[in-house]
Amino acid sequence: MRARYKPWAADLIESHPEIIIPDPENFRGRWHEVFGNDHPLHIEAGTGKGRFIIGMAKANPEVNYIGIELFDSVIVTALERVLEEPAGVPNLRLLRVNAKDLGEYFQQGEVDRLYLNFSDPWPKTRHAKRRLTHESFLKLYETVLPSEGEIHFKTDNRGLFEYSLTSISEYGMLLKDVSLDLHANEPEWNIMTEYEEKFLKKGQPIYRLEAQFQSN
Ligand SMILES: C[S@@+](CC[C@H](N)C(=O)[O-])C[C@H]1O[C@@H](n2cnc3c(N)ncnc32)[C@H](O)[C@@H]1O
Repeated sequence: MRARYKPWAADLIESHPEIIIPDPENFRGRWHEVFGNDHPLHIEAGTGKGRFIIGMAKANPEVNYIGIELFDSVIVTALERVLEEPAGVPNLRLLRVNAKDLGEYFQQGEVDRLYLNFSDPWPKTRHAKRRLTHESFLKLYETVLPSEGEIHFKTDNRGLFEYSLTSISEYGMLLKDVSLDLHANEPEWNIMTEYEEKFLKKGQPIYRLEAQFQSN
């Protein structure tokens, strides 16, 4: 997701260090102190404008959430949405960082679940390593999740979904739940993302899977 350049975004982000944590490496292994409780921690890599992670945090106050996004111009919208919430969203924080550096911000087992929603498909074979379900990313996620931690993934992109099914199975993960049309029978717990709503309106099926790492 690219957004129009917003020259004011950096200043707004900087003025809310209580929401967009400016120095996340300092909290590696200590995120429970940031939230002030020992609730499970779920993160979303590529959180975009935050609709999903804010919705999840409001629906599940007993879980802590962190949304991770690469671009100021995108994450600033998530920040604005949090600021619009009358009671705030106390169980949510945002990080303006690259998901490829997750290991710098979380220690083994500190993240209880990882969400990937409508990740960039990188359709060219020579860009396969950039896909967030490439083997190298699965290896990275394994370093921050517990031994049987889970990844929950949604996409509209059939090519990326097929690639991810293969990549995840070849990595030795257990595929627990696979849907080729999530909205044919939408579960009541589903929280839509911006992209999900957009592609759903166009009549495209939404693919979803849950995958679990296996302890040896
Ligand atoms: C296609 S958008 C989907 C946004 C949102 N998850 C949704 O479903 O509406 C993908 C988002 O992932 C972000 N992104 C891509 N690679 C990333 C990375 N390595 N680390 C953090 N964010 C990333 C992009 O900037 C973009 O906002």
